[in-house]
Amino acid sequence: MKLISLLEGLKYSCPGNMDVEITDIIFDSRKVVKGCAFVCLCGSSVDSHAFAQQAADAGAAAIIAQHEVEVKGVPVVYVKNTRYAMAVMSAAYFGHPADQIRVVGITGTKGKTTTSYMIRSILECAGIKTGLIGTIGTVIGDEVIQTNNTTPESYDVQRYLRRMADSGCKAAVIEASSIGLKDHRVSGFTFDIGLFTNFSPDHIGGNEHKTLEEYMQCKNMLFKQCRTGVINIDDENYKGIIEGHTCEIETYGFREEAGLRASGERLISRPGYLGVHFDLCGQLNFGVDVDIPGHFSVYNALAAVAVCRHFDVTQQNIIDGLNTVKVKGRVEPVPVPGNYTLLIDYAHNALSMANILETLREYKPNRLICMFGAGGNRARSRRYEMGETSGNMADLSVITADNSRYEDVMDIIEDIKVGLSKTKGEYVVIPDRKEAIKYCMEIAEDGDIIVLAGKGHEDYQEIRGVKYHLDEREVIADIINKTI
Ligand SMILES: CC(=O)N[C@H]1[C@@H](OP(=O)(O)OP(=O)(O)OC[C@H]2O[C@@H](n3ccc(=O)[nH]c3=O)[C@H](O)[C@@H]2O)O[C@H](CO)[C@@H](O)[C@@H]1O[C@H](C)C(=O)N[C@@H](C)C(=O)N[C@H](CCC(=O)O)C(=O)O
Ligand SMILES: Nc1ncnc2c1ncn2[C@@H]1O[C@H](COP(=O)(O)OP(=O)(O)OP(=O)(O)O)[C@@H](O)[C@H]1O
Repeated sequence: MKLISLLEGLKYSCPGNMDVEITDIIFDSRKVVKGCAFVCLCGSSVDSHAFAQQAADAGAAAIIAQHEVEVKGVPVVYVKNTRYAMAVMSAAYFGHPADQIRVVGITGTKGKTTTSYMIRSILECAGIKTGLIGTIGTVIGDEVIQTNNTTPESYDVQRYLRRMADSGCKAAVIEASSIGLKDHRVSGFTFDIGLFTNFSPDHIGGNEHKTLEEYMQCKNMLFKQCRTGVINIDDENYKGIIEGHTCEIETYGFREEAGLRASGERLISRPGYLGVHFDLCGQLNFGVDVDIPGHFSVYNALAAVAVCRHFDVTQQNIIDGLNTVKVKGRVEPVPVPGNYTLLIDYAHNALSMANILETLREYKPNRLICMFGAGGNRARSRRYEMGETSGNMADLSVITADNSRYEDVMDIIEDIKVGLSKTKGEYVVIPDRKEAIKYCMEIAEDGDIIVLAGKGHEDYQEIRGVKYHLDEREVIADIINKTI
């Protein structure tokens, strides 16, 4: 493809030859291929403008830059923002796949992954093949591609959308993280639908957002880049999220003013199964059962229905989709022989832990048991807080290892104990995670709910730079089969 065609729609200046043929778009100088356009990005640790000449020497046919670079032999295209330019160029390079399938973007502090799976479940019940891009990876048919980020770089987003369109997907759901929006990973196309789940303080500091205001402004970007915005109006921050929107707005929630409402919420529980029933009213009127527990599942399901009603789906498709949805590692029940409930959840900070424990308490368990650890080389405050939360909210805390990374697991556990000791909560320490799971299953009584918190969909444990295979589902099966 000619350089000039890739740049269509962008403002740029380039004194060099724009007729040059481009073979690929590359944003890592170590991966340059002959004839590519090398896009210089200002990262959190590296400004790759410094590698422009190196990229040209390695065969790049053009350099895309946002500030002055010294390069000889190839044209340099100057743009205002290279991340935005990369998104526009990638969309063109992959033949604008978002024009061929309907793309839904989800933003919000919590519920993105779960809601994306609910949408997919409903659409697939209606025979609409649907791809996903999000925290658990990119899903195209039966294939799950592991990705580093919730929202991958724009080049990868466009590459995956192209693969989805080519493999017969008619829809794609993308988790648009606030950092992803800020870094233009999902720029260069218009979403059919943008969905807002909720907003609470998170992702502030470090390499993430500078302030809460910036965090909100980034979420707000989605509603200037979609045709229809579907908004949770029960969230007190929704006005800030849609400020300056350019899309049609639709609403959902429990409030009377919401276009699609929920009412008649009722928890459903039996050993090994926790769910919730509610009635849809307003734009649609019928009852649904959701296979994931808790009040927040009503919100996620309502959001999913509010999106799916824009597709060719029947009432039965919605009922079936919500009644069979499974999300790996999100309040995921694992079948066990006893009369108790064993769940795997991704909660790995105090806020998520409080959410999940509060939700599970509503099911009135005999005992609520929480097994958890905490990540190494991350804020120590998180460990104190998690210890205190579990101590206050669970009947028994089982403290174990998570991804201890380069720290000693016992040091991390000592920090968790500091938080726990502020409470009257009972606890035991079992540093080996497999042994801790076994312990939980051995002491389980009828009616108990046990949550294995922290690992969620992950199938590894990271210790001293090595990722060891550890899939909690396999561990549980081995315990049941008495092989460990
Ligand atoms: C802070 C941040 O956003 N980092 C992301 C970023 O890496 P970076 O900024 O550290 O990159 P860098 O090392 O400074 O390099 C900058 C550029 O120079 C290039 N480079 C570098 C070295 C070299 O020799 N040559 C060269 O060309 C790099 O390829 C890159 O293009 O670009 C990488 C490649 O796309 C991302 O994987 C990485 O995400 C890291 C893993 C991360 O933790 N990001 C978080 C903040 C994030 O994005 N989170 C959100 C939200 C998650 C949620 O909602 O929970 C997400 O969407 O995942
Ligand atoms: N709508 C919601 N409101 C509050 N908490 C929720 C909601 N949905 C899910 N949760 C809780 O948050 C956890 C993470 O949910 P999910 O992965 O769907 O959110 P996410 O937005 O993708 O989060 P992350 O960005 O951390 O991956 C769940 O395991 C559950 O405990």
